[in-house]
Amino acid sequence: MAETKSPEILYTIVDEAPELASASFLPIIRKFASAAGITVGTKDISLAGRIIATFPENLTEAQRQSDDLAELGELVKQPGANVIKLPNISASVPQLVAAVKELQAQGYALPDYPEDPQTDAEKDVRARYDGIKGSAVNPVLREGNSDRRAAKAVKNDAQKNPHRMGKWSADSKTKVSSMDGNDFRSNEVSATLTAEQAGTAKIEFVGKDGSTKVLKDGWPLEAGAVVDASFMSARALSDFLAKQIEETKADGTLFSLHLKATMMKVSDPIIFGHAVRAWLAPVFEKHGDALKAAGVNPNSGLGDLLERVKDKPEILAAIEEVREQRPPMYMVNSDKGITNLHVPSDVIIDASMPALIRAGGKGWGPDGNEGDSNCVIPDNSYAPVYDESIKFFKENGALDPATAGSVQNVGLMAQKAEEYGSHPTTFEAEAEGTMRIVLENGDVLHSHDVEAGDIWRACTTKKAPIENWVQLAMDRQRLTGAQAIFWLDETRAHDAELIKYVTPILEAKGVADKFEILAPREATRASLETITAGKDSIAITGNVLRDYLTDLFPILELGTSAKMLSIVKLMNGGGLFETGAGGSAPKHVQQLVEENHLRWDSMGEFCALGESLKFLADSQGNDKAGVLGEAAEEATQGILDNDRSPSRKVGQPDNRDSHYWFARYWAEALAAQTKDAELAVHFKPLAEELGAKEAEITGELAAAQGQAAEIGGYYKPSDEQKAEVMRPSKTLNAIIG
Ligand SMILES: NC(=O)C1=CN([C@@H]2O[C@H](COP(=O)(O)OP(=O)(O)OC[C@H]3O[C@@H](n4cnc5c(N)ncnc54)[C@H](OP(=O)(O)O)[C@@H]3O)[C@@H](O)[C@H]2O)C=CC1
Ligand SMILES: O=C(O)CCC(=O)C(=O)O
Ligand SMILES: [Mg+2]
Repeated sequence: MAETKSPEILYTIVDEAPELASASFLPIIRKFASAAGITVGTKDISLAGRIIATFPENLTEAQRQSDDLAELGELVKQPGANVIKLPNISASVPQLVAAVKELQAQGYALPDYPEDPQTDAEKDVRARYDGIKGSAVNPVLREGNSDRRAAKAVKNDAQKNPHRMGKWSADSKTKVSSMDGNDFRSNEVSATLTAEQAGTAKIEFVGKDGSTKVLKDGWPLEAGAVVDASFMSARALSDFLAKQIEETKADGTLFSLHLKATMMKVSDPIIFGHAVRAWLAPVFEKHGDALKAAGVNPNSGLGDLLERVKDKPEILAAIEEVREQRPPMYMVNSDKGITNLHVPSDVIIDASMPALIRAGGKGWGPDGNEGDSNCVIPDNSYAPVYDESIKFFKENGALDPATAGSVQNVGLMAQKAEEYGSHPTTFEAEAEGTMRIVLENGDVLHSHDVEAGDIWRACTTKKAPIENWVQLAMDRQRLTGAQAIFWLDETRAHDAELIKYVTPILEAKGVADKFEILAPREATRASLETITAGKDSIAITGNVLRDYLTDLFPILELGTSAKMLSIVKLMNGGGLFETGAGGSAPKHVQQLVEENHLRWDSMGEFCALGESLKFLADSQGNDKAGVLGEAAEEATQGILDNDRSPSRKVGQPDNRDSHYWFARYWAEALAAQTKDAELAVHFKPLAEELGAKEAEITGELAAAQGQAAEIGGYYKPSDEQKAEVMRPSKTLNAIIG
């Protein structure tokens, strides 16, 4: 048998809008890559794929799937890794349950998600599903730190064609509200482990009666790791939320809650649940038992709750009564009555706050009108970024994308750094007592006295990733000469430990004068002042701010984070090229299904593809890949220069048209280049044919729009139907094959 070589590039199979886009774009990539002998393989990290891979024993041989995420997780530790990673769903419980239902209906005999596991078997199923829940993919693949910025061409284009910005007025009532203490920020303790302290630690809960329960055992902690612990008081949180509901009413604004229930999959759904309880407090007081009997878990949201009590008129009437007393809520979809509190994963802070700020501080109210909002962000660790942005724009008016400079990001992310790696070590306290970290040498590293319901968490940041991050920051500063700010707060326990790493490295390299260290609030203001003046800034941040800022600044500067270049230099030498900095845009799927228009912008994929090919050229000495990569960059430029990005409205060119244009510009650039004559000859006829048949192709693409599209599933669409919908031009298909 002929030996099959392993693919040089791996492209991920994901969910929702980006996956629909792949059905059109991947065949094009493969066609072009094959001309240079490059194979592009796929790995399935979709939610459905991960569910299927988790329960092989329930499935037929034909239904089974390999655990591609685990394989990729190993691969990114190899020097040769070259992965193009598209955004995937980080599922909340309602999404996970919906995906399981859909797969069951497709004939997959999967177990139900056990809401309240009792038997050992149920507990096992629940644990396996919980492994799939939330942000279960990105932390596994991110074996390197993050470098996110707008490519020069993209930034120039945004300045030339500035997007619409909402107006900010000085008397806007929009504000950010956070707890005044007893939150993660104020309760945080942190220490850097010495060699004597390294080893296998455990996390224990010690009850008032002195009994000890081990919550986590065999927790490996390395020397040099920064280890944090903190908790949010449930009582303080409830009081705060109740107060905020009243304050919103008094202000006459919309109540909104912004969390990251996907990435922070243990802590934030609990915080979300507290908000649902606070909102419906009188209903929980009066009908608590009935709600419990109906299987209501407030952490799953109002949507799930309403579904469970839909046949209970007394409870529905009580909910209606409360609604009348409450301030209006910020809506996810006012036409359909979907509120901020319906589903924990509908409002995700990194995307939701920037969208609100871009709109001039406005959110959608239940009446379908825009209104000012009280943005409730309970924890104080990062809320000041949004608070200060809002204050800045109230004082200075909206940012002008035509003249604004750019904030790039160098993010400390590798090896599950900081809070984003905390899910396995986050616990809701069962009772009053003490939570503590006990080291292998017997030392108690951290301990907190907690009350029942308090949300306690620990997390680590390893030494090698920290040093690598500081090095990346120095490289980026040297390459750009831009203002460079470490967004670290010396008064915060964790940040103070990081500063102990950062300062000596900068001093040893003699570059300390090129960097500032500022707390997030001050760094926000300094960066906004810099870009307002048309200059650039490098934000050197931890993992959470990496996430928040790479939506915030691009959304203000470019209108979207979809156009970001998002490179992860893997610590063992490989490259992970993430596409954009945003997510999987569920609303876009809805539009495609209703009217066969896909407004997803593949600019992130275009940029990642160019980088991946150039990386292949550099790392493997593959010159043809280099030629393909440079031509892909020219094609990307062509899309921008000729305004070929998808439009938002049905009847106008969409994602599929942009792929046609990308293919055409790519082929033209390859035909025109002189570095590789063979490739030039190969692509010349293709370029000519794509040009000659423009009218036919764009006509066929346009004709497909305007009616409902059937893709045979939401979480697991049928490959055939997806291909049929996403590749409606017979002429283009005949050329691409
Ligand atoms: N790297 C990853 O794997 C990431 C995954 N996610 C996941 O994505 C899902 C949705 O997250 P959410 O917070 O709603 O954020 P999204 O970024 O998916 O969506 C917010 C809005 O941003 C716009 N948008 C985002 N990407 C594009 C694009 N390529 N082209 C055009 N517009 C775009 C859309 O605006 P409009 O509707 O106005 O067109 C969209 O509705 C969640 O499951 C989340 O966990 C989120 C972030 C990163
Ligand atoms: O993994 C996730 O849940 C989201 C990741 C994200 O938002 C980001 O990396 O920007
Ligand atoms: Mg993000």
